[in-house]
Parts: sequence; structure tokens; C-alpha cells
Amino acid sequence: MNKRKIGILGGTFNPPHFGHLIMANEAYYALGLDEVRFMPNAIAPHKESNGIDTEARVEMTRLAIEGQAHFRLEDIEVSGGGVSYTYETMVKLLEREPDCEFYFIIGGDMVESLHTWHRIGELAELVQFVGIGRPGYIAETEYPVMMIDSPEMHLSSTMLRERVVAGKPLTFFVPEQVETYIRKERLYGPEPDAPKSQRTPS
Ligand SMILES: Nc1ncnc2c1ncn2[C@@H]1O[C@H](COP(=O)(O)OP(=O)(O)OP(=O)(O)O)[C@@H](O)[C@H]1O
Ligand SMILES: O=C(O)c1ccc[n+]([C@@H]2O[C@H](COP(=O)([O-])O)[C@@H](O)[C@H]2O)c1
Repeated sequence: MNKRKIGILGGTFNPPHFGHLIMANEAYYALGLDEVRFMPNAIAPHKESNGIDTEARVEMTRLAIEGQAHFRLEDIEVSGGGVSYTYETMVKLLEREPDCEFYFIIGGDMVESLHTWHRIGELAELVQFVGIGRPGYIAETEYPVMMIDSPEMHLSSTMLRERVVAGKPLTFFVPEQVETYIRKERLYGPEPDAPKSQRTPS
């Protein structure tokens, strides 16, 4: 029997943005995957937390993929808690779903960092890494990565958090429902200035 082909896009998703959705979709079509799961981590192995709680990141991820039948939320890391080492997660997923083969989707920055990942030699035997180029990274590694030909996107969660701090809109950078949630919960900073057409003359 053919195994189901499952893409996994692991991330901190603080917040999720169109770069994430585009890379997942590019991998889905290029590799003929059955689905792509967006998998928020609990504690990121190599990243400073900036105080946004896990619940908010999970909710934003859920909202970002809402209505896309080929995308799902994978909550295995957030429900387990602790530092989310991909090797440990993939061992659990393969035990739970032995009828699946997993394609772990990463950006060029992560491709370059693979040699620092926990038990990377063993992890590379468990999953097929799929790489998407990212501006500023050459995306080279000694580990097997299938690179996908996709337009590079100059977009990051860091840039979006900075835009909120600077009072700029997130329109066309994140799905509308994600921006609505960020504004409602007042994540990252203040509301943007009102558009010029809505300002009252002083
Ligand atoms: N613009 C992009 N191009 C290619 N890959 C990306 C892009 N944005 C994110 N990724 C990849 O998506 C995955 C999850 O990324 P993450 O949630 O950390 O977002 P990020 O934009 O890199 O966040 P931050 O700016 O906070 O570091 C990682 O593998 C990352 O390399
Ligand atoms: O297992 C590791 O050592 C490891 C090191 C760095 C990143 N990862 C995973 O790679 C994914 C993207 O990481 P990040 O930091 O960009 O959110 C996410 O699922 C992380 O848990 C995993």
C-alpha cells in the first residue's frame, strides 16, 4: 500500500504570515503531498521567547490556515510542552502513524543550521527535508535536502512584529483574520495610524 505523504511545517509562528502559507503550498504542489500540517512548537530549540504565549501562537496558526482543506494544525509539540526537538517529535509521529512518510519543510536559514539540530543524523533518516530559499541565505548543508523552486519572499515574523511596533499595518502580509486577532489581543504593540482618508482634519 502506498504511504500517505505528509508535509510538516514546524515553526514558532509568532505570527504566522503569507511566507509560511506560500512555502507550504509550494511544497504541497511540487511534491504531490496529501496534506501539510502546520506544527507550532512549545519552546523553540534555538530561539529567544519574546513573551507571546503559546496559546496565542496556536490560535493565530489555526486562523491562518482556516478554510484550507489541505492544511491542518498539528498540536503534538504544544500539547507535550518543553523544548520541541524535531527528532523527538518525528519519532512520536512515526510511531503514531506508521502508514505515513513525512516531509519536513524548512526555509533557507534552517537549512544552513541543520548541523546544529538535536540528533540531526538520525532525524535525516526519519524525514525527507524540503527546503525553500530565503533571501540572505545560501541554504547549503551536508544533509540531504530537496530544494523546491519557489519565488523568494522577503518576509519574516520579526519584520511583522517590528511593523506593529512602528504603527504600520499588516495588511497583505498576514491573512486578515490573523491581523484582526493581533489587534484584538493587542499583541506586539499599538494599532496602526488610521488611513489618511479616515483622519479627522485638525
Ligand atoms: N520568507 C520565508 N522564506 C522561506 N522560509 C521561511 C520564510 N519565513 C519563514 N520561513 C521558514 O518557516 C519556518 C517557520 O519559521 P518561523 O515561524 O520561525 O518564522 P520566521 O519568519 O522565520 O520568524 P522570526 O522572524 O521570528 O525568526 C522556518 O523553517 C523558516 O525558515
Ligand atoms: O530539533 C532541533 O534541534 C531544532 C532546532 C531548530 C529548529 N527546529 C525546528 O525547526 C522549525 C523552525 O524553527 P523556528 O525556530 O524557525 O521556529 C521548528 O519546528 C523548530 O522546532 C528544530
